Amino acid sequence: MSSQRNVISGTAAKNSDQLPVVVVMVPLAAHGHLNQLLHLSHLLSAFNIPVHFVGTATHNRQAKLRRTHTTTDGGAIQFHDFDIPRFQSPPPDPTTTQKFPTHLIPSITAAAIHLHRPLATFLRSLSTKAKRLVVIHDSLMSSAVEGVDAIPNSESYSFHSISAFAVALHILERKGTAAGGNNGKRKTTTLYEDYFPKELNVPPLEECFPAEFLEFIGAQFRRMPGNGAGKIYNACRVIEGQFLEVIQRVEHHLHHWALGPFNPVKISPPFKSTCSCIAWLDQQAPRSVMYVSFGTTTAMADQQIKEIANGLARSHQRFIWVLRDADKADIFDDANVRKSDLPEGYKDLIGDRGLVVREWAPQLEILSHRATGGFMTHCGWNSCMESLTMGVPVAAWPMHSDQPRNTVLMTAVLQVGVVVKEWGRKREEVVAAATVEAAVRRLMVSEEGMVMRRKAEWLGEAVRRSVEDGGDSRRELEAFVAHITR
Ligand SMILES: O=c1ccn([C@@H]2O[C@H](COP(=O)(O)OP(=O)(O)O[C@H]3O[C@H](CO)[C@@H](O)[C@H](O)[C@H]3O)[C@@H](O)[C@H]2O)c(=O)[nH]1
Repeated sequence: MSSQRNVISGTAAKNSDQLPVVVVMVPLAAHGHLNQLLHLSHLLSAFNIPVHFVGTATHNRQAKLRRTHTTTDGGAIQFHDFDIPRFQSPPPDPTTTQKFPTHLIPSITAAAIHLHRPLATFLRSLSTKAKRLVVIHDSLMSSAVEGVDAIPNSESYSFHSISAFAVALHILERKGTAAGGNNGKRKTTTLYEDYFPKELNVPPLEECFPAEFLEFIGAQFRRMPGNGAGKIYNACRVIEGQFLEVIQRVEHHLHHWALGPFNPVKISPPFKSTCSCIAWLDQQAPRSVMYVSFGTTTAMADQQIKEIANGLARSHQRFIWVLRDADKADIFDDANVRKSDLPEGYKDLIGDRGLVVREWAPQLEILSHRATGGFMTHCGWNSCMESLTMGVPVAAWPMHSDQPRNTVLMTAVLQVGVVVKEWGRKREEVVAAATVEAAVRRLMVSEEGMVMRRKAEWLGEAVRRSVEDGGDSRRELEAFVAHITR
């Protein structure tokens, strides 16, 4: 099937059939969500589908600034900045023991609520110029798209920004709770026990999210538009086929689209980075460098940063360490941005063996570099998908949200990683340098680490093949495009 299907070709429209099918993306206002829907926008715009990306001016600017893709969109992605009341943008608090980025909750909820009005006006107007209005909204942005089902030529899809593994768990837990009717207590179902046996030690959701955010998630799920035509995942069947099957079995009335990986599998100009870390990587031996980064929502206490510094030094392995605080709600507001100190004399101690990067790092390019042999990560879903795509095994150190469960997927299920820190009773304690050192050495220089690296490389090849013509992900993307442009 040709990958280029021009759905807007033709001359002046005579009836609605001659109008284009248009897509509107409604992302949640935080980097790990914005970038996934921007990646998907690129994938769809490559089929000549006009894509409208909506958000606050700040978050649209952020998404564009940090965008990475293989191709420019040739103008097919249009950004629409909507005004909402000023939201708070406090710095993250690195000293809290509960690592969830509560400082982002005001901006996330403000965007979900206040985008509703301007978005509703925009959608109504756009619908008159479209054969079909396809709205793809983050599952946590249902408030913003409330009422879309009243637009006759619209159809909406919820996008779930986490692993199919984590989604399947939620669905079965909700089902168990409903069946149990036991004051909200989890009652497992047979399917749950088949796919998530006790030995996996799946952490309870209440330990991963603060109650306030669980309430927000619940409210957004209850508000899902009634014209929901399906769900979209940044998931790939070669990795998570069995969990996608569980989802399909339980929610069989909906179509579930596994269109991942959304991230590009190869980085080419104009998105190649000019970061000096790439030139440094070029000088290193294959698979010899440990990449250390904890995404955009982690803020660590000074003592923890010191322990990581010492652990990396003592491991005697080469490394790139991205040392940044969690994003503020407005990343362009640089008031009160912390610059963490490293131990005295650290630069001399490390010499040319390691790099500490303080700015935005070209993560995808680093992971795809032949010199990168391991990734110490918090297991945010983007980071997991990117390391799986690039065939890099992980040292998993979950902080909050879906990350503890993604850790189970990466280490116990897929066996492409070691755990730096178990998600257990002691998760609030500082991780000692010796623990960091042991995890780095286990992944980078042990026989066990070598086996995981081979497995990760093998999975990486399978994922990259799946997005080529005829591959599973490619075919599913083409089927999705054929479906929305029918
Ligand atoms: O210097 C940096 C730092 C980050 N990244 C990119 O930023 C993204 C980070 O995303 P992710 O790994 O998912 O972490 P978070 O930013 O923490 O993502 C939030 O959103 C994800 C999607 O819902 C969840 O899985 C996480 O738990 C949640 O914390 C990735 O694409 C990275 O490549 C860079 O490119 N350079």
